[in-house]
Amino acid sequence: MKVLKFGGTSVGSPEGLKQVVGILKDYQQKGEHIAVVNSALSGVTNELVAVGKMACSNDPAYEEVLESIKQRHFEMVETIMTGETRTRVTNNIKVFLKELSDLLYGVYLIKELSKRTSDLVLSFGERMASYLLSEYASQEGVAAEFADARRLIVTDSSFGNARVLFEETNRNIGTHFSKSSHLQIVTGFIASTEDGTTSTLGRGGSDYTAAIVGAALDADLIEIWTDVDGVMTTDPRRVKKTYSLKSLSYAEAMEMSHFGAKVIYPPTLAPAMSKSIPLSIRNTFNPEFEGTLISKASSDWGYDVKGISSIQEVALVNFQGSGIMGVPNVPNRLFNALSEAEINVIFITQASSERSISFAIAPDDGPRTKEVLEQEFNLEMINHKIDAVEIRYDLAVVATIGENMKHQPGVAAKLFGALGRNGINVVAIAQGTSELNISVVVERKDFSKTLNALHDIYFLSTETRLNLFIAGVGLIGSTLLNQIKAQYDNLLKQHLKINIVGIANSKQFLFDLDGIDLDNWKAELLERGRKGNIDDFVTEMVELNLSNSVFVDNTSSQAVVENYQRVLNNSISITTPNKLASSGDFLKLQEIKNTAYRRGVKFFYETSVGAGLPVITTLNDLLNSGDRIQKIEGVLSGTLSYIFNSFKTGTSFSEIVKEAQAAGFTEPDPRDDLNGMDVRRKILILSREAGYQMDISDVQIDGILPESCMEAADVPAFFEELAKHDHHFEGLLKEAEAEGKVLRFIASMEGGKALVALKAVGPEHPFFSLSGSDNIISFTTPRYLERPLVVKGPGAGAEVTAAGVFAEVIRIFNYLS
Ligand SMILES: NC(=O)C1=CN([C@@H]2O[C@H](COP(=O)(O)OP(=O)(O)OC[C@H]3O[C@@H](n4cnc5c(N)ncnc54)[C@H](O)[C@@H]3O)[C@@H](O)[C@H]2O)C=CC1
Ligand SMILES: N[C@@H](CC=O)C(=O)O
Ligand code: NA
Repeated sequence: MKVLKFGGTSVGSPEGLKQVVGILKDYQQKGEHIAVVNSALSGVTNELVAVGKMACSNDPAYEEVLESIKQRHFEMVETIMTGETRTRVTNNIKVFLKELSDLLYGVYLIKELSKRTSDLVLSFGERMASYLLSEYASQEGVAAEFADARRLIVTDSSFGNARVLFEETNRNIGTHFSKSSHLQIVTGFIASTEDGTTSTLGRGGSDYTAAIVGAALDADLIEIWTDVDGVMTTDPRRVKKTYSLKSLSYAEAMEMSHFGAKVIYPPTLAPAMSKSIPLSIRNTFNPEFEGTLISKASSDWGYDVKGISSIQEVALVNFQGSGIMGVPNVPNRLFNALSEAEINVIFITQASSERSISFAIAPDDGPRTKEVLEQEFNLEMINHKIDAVEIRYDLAVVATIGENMKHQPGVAAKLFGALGRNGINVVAIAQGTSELNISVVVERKDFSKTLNALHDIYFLSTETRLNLFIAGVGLIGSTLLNQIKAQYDNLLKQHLKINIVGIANSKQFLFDLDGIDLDNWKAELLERGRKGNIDDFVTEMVELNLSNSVFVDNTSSQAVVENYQRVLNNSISITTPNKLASSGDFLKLQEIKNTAYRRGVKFFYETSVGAGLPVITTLNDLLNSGDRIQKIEGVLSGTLSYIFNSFKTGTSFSEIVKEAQAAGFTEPDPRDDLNGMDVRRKILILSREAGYQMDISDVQIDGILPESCMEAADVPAFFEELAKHDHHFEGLLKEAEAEGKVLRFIASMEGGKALVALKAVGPEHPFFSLSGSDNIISFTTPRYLERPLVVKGPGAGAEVTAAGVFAEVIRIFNYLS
């Protein structure tokens, strides 16, 4: 036989009840022997709690709440029942409600509500619901009887949370079921004491009733029908994509439910376990779905971890002092005192130095815990053997659960790695030798972030979110967004979901936690974007505190660079084509790198030299493998390369500069290219990577741009001025051509001395044959001495630059996961 339990949402609406009866019919057709346990209509128990309190405090408004409870039940009868059944059921519900109303009036008059009376008030919820269900099922052709559990389940008299007396209970259930031929609809949650007074089994106790009935009848399955698809990998309100667990062992289910997974009431498991009866968690509104099976064995589902459970609000008590060390009865006294005060301890840790014991409790128990301990250890505290009790609030516990974690090295490493990379501070840790559960205490502000970071790290092959924040959506930024859009589905197939959470330009910014619409971001930024600068953008990004976050700087702005420290300090990685940080103040750059290192995040800027070409990574590969940079030489400007590759007799120099700008090769201000500043920065970046502590003033330059061009007020004025100097550049070109040479703007660095100059080179020179916006960089090292290592290819332009940034985003993701 099977025992089916239906929760409040299943029986709380006409649709729910229809589903329930459908499930019952299904079993009837299969000829299965079943019994049903059910809860009160959803929300009714809470209303009964409220109405009792109001009546007790002599608030006449209790009658309004009572009226709403009445209406709820009458409406249900009206909607689902017909003809003579409707009249009979209405009359019987009226009898229940009259009794409830009299009881509450009594409470109102005497202004007293004991736990015992409260249990009686609450019992009406289950009683009316079970009666309704039995009548409705019968009307629909499933002959059923209402069974009041107060005649079956016997408890002690701890009202509110009574303890079951199993011997009598099992006997009663056995006798009752042996005599009844119809389907029994048993009230969940309620019971009675030996003298027949109504008691309850604790909130959520209907699950427990089902397990008690199931165990008493030796059922072969207990089904808990609720409104979700079984037990999920973690809290779906906190993590976007969670998964229903196919199976859990009793021990795993116990851990999951203890740490907040609301799907099952923890005491339920004991009776089921005692008889090895499996429990199945099913969805009334999705009956085809198989749900979660809880049984003796833990199945292997391909992951070490089954689920991540949590308690959002805890306080941590630190109990310490020299008087704890080696004194055996201190822990004993400590926990006895807590137990006597009925303070529940959620978890305990003690370092092997034995100087302190930390334990987590519900925050509401904080003040009483302090009192109890100060009383118990009064003497030791006066003698300074034990310090004052410290309690930290605003904390949460996140527990990683699974039997397969046992004997599995690396599970804890993954956990702490993920927390570290996401900048989540661990306040306390506990793991029992059962290795079933690793619990960490974190600050409440990091609660969601922790759940997300851990869910990602353990269930990686399902889907990981990478949260991107993009400053600068000009040429490179918008190209990057287009590339992400085009590659989005492919990455999803590889379980990576790129979520563009924030974008900013110099005037406004836009945030969307669900990801900015990549088809429409320009209009959205314009319409929904808020006014604000980069500091505001970063502040909001940091406050969001999302896991797996990456900041992309696609600007050429120093104001953005000024935020790098703050970004990295908040454990958010950076990738950027902006050269200002890597070629700026040496000490500041060092600090930025140190912060990234300390926080365990990345600061990448490969695209600042040679755009998408692997220049910086190549250089680092050489150094990391023990090589040494003797000389760097290169054409490092895409703009200047393009210009001198296209500049032939008969063409105009200034027109070609305009072409380079139109092609997207130039800096936001093309003078940064023409005056050699861009190249100086790049050779400086490479020199620093090679190990030289140099500044921009250490890079000598032979400029090619006349002074007056530099002085022009803006870019259009600059182009006008430049046109006046076309003849100067023609002269240079002619000179070179006469010798069979070409012009190349070459940067070089040898032994810490860097130089940038325009040179005429002949066909024998490796830089002679370049085309388009090609960059070429050659590294001379002891291993690449006769023939230097050369990197060559397009070194500027929107597509190749954005692609380089994109690649670094993915590299950071690989690192994070
Ligand atoms: N064009 C190319 O081939 C390459 C460019 N780069 C670098 O890429 C970066 C971007 O270049 P482009 O896209 O061409 O520039 P752009 O001028 O088209 O776009 C710059 C963007 O940054 C925004 N911005 C400027 N200051 C800001 C601030 N303080 N806060 C927030 N947003 C701000 C602007 O509103 C704009 O959206 C530059 O640092 C450039 O040196 C690097 C390698 C190659
Ligand atoms: N303006 C730069 C772009 C790459 O950094 C160039 O021309 O190389
Ligand atoms: Na590069």
